[in-house]
Parts: sequence; C-alpha cells; structure tokens
Amino acid sequence: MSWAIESHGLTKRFKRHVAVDAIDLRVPEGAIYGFLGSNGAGKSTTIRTILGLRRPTSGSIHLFGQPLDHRRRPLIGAMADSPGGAFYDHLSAADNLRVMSGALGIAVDAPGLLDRVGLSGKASQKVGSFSTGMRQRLGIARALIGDPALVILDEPLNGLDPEGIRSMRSLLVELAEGRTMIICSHLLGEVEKVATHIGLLANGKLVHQGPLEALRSGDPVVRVASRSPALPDTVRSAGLSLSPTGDVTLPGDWSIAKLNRLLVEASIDVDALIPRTFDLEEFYHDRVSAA
Ligand SMILES: Nc1ncnc2c1ncn2[C@@H]1O[C@H](COP(=O)(O)OP(=O)(O)OP(=O)(O)O)[C@@H](O)[C@H]1O
Repeated sequence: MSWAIESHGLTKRFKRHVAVDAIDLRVPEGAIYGFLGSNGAGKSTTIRTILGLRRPTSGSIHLFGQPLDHRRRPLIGAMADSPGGAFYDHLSAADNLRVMSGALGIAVDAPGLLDRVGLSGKASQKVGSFSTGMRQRLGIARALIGDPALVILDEPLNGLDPEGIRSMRSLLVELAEGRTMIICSHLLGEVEKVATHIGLLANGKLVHQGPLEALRSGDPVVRVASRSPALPDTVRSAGLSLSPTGDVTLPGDWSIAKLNRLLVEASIDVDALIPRTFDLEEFYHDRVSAA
C-alpha cells in the first residue's frame, strides 16, 4: 500500500492540553479520506501540522513516502473552514484565484478552474456578493491551483442547503479523481456518502481508521428492542457483543433465528429484532463511548 500521508505517534500539546494524541494516520494514495470528529476533537490541529502551520510536539509525518520537509514538501491544496476560507471580497473570483496562484508562483487558468467547480460565468463577479455555496466552490477552486496530488478540505459541506450538499458531494467525488482528498468534517452521515476511507478522532485520539467497505461488509447487526435487565448478561454470556444502543453483532454461525432462540430460552421479553445496515454515526458513537 502506498500512503499519501503516514504519521507515527503524531502529538501536539498546547501547554498541558494534548490536542492530538500519538496518532498513526494512514491515508492511502487515491483515497477520499473522511477525517471525522466532533468540535475540538483535534482535526484542524492535525491538518495544520501536516501543512506545516504547526510544529508537532513529537512524532513524524511522511508525505508520499518522504519525510515531511516544509522547504521541499509536495504541493498540498487546502481549503480552510468559514465558508471556503478567507477571500478578498472586493476582488472578482478570477482575481482571487490569480492572487493565490501569484503567491504560489503557479500559472492558473482562472475561468477554466471556476468552470470545473461549477462557477461558470462567475469569473468577473465580486466575491463579496457570493453565497455560502459559491464561496465553498471558490475555496475548492483555490485548493486545486497547480493540480495538487493531495487536497485537504475543511468542512466543505458546512452551511450548505440540502441541494447544495448534494451537488457538493458529486463535485467532491469528481474532483477526487486521480488524487488523494481529505475531507475534515463533523457531518458523519454526509461524509459517509463520499468517503472511501475514514479516520475517527475523539479527544485527540484516532479511535478508528480504515476502508469504509470493510465496515459495510462486516458481520450482520441486529438491534434488540427490549427493556429486560437480563439482556446484557444473556447476550454476553453467549459470546456476543452488545452496544450501548442495543445492537448485537452476529458473527459466523449466528443468525437472527438463533439469537431469537437464545432470548426466548432465557425468558427475555423482546419488542422487536431489527436488522441494521451500517450507520457511521452509530459506529462513531459506539467507538467514542468505548474509548
Ligand atoms: N492555539 C491553541 N492553543 C490552545 N489550545 C488549542 C489551540 N488550538 C487548538 N486548541 C485546542 O486543541 C483541541 C483541538 O482543537 P481543533 O481545532 O484541532 O479541533 P477540531 O477537531 O478541528 O474542532 P472543530 O471541528 O471545532 O474545528 C481543542 O481542545 C482546542 O481548544
């Protein structure tokens, strides 16, 4: 496996507060990696250390197999939060892109790039008159200057209406073609729809990381709706796991019928046995509460 980003024991402290706690990131090349966590989990701090805006307290980072060296690091396209990042509101969209490309010393076809992100015909419009969705798109255009192999987008779905979220999702998938994309977000359900891989951060710790497909194709899960206090012991004594929300994972030779027999024989009153499909939000909350 080739990694776009690989960190070992990456840690960032602010005085006594550990914002990022010894995380081993593995972002495969070509992945759409959803970097997920609630407010204050440590996402932005991690990203800032990768971008060289913060020095890690300890640990190492490799980008595309090379140790991170800020004087010679590969181009990383980045979009900060607060829709799309900061712009010159009195300048046009195209001029905003030109200012950025000038600073990077990279030529840009501003109207062409704006077309790619769905801002055709907006090149000469002043950014001060842009909606949240347009600013997000402009922020993504700016992150694509120089066609970077790695793009990091902070909350690209924030502040968008349902239609805006939908079209942003398809734009992200389209733009991720041929590069690695990291999407930082606390909108778990939304990112689940576009990501190929996820990393879940809670209190600075990486509580899970890996391909989403592996989670979706895992053992079947059934929610047991029951108020019986004997349920946890009965389930666990049969060697099964029970989540705080009442989900039982059925490994190997277990079926819903077999689980049902177990509960009947133990005289557990059950209101319903509901087969579950994988839900990232629940998975996240289970992992966080278990951490
Ligand atoms: N410059 C700083 N000085 C002190 N503490 C900081 C600093 N920057 C971040 N922190 C703390 O580090 C922790 C992680 O913050 P961070 O911004 O990385 O979280 P986040 O996951 O990006 O959250 P959000 O989704 O709200 O942006 C928080 O407790 C935050 O208060």
